[in-house]
Amino acid sequence: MQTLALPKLSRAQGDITIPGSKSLSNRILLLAALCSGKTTVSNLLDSDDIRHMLTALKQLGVSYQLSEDRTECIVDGLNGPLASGQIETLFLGNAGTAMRPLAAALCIGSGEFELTGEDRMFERPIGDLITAMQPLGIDVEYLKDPGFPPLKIKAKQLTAKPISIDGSISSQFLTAVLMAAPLLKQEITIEVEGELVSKPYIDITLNVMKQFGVEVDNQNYQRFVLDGKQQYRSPGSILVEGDASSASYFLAAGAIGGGPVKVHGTGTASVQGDTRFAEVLEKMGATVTWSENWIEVSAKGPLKAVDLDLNHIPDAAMTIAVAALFAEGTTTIRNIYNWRVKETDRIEAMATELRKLGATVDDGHDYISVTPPASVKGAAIDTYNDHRIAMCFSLAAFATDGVVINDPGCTAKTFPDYFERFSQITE
Ligand SMILES: O=C(O)C1=C[C@@H](OP(=O)(O)O)[C@@H](O)[C@H](O)C1
Ligand SMILES: C=C(OP(=O)(O)O)C(=O)O
Repeated sequence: MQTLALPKLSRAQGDITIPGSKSLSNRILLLAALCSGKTTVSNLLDSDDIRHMLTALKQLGVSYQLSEDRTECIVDGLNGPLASGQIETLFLGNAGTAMRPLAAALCIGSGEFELTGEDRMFERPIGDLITAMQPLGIDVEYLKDPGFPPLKIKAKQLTAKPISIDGSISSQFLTAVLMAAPLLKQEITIEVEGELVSKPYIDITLNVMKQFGVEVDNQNYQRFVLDGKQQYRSPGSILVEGDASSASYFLAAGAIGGGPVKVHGTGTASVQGDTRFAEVLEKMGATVTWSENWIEVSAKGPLKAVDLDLNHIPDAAMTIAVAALFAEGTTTIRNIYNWRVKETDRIEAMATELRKLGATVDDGHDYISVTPPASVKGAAIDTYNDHRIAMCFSLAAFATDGVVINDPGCTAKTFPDYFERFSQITE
């Protein structure tokens, strides 16, 4: 296993342009494949999650041309559903944004497909999505544990029926049904049961669908109605915004390490909910300046602890758990049960690693509370093949020397050169 020893950091300052958004890249690629016409996608993220989507689309007969640096892609739309003449096995790594949307779209295609991935993917639920689509007449078999990938899908002609979907574990299930729904070419109503988690990701979905010509009637996130006449049309060209979750590490560095750190690529014009991470830093006492497409953060004295429901920014909220090491008092992050079903059990993993640094941590079913120690200890941080654990613990190097990140290469899921970029704004 590779390890990365981080030097003790005393200052963060500078400008950084973050790579394209994972959530937008994979949604845009899928809709560019389904729509009529050619789409030029720019500022595409080049990371494992996007490579899995691109490889799957190629196997499904979608043709595209990628630029040498893989950040520009011209996709020839199929003008209809995905299809295959043979049983196609698609390996989707641990990319939720590939597995869930492709599963729903393939049910409405033609052919037979096996959807598989890394071992952790076999522990990440998909049952609420499959159950929701059953009334349409889908044919899906669980190849291992019921409710989890791997899956075998036999696509067939489906009939639109009103469906209801449990939104309390992952918003990606609703995203998947919404993006697949226009392929039915019939009016459909989708009712949400339970509390819808990670709501801002639905805004991203509706925004991208609209750019591809399909409007959804969103009735207060409880009910979504699509009329049957709309079809995906290419917008011609489309720009992927910078990734707001990836921005969180740099913005937090500005709050902890003096700043100013200016992050380009996301701002008030962004469709990503994770831009609201900067509001949390503001509540912790940092100075935040916003523009349409950049955010700048600097420190204004020591950070203060916060006690907040961060269900709306589940990914960036992990960065707050580490920023808590630098805040006076106990920081509590609430309503984050679904951290437990992501790349690893993130509540458990964050608690374990923060304790190694000397923090007092209280963790429960859906929350984590972090009280910093008088002096943070050096530690080797295990990363559980979770890119975000590797990235957010880089901030601990502002507190102590002796922070080692085990398996730093796991950032490849969304940000392959993260540590190089982090070193450019820190010293
Ligand atoms: O739709 C998306 O692009 C995502 C939704 C969120 O997942 P949940 O809805 O499962 O919380 C988020 O954590 C994930 O990284 C990306
Ligand atoms: C939860 C995440 O990924 P996924 O898209 O695989 O759900 C994440 O990137 O933090």
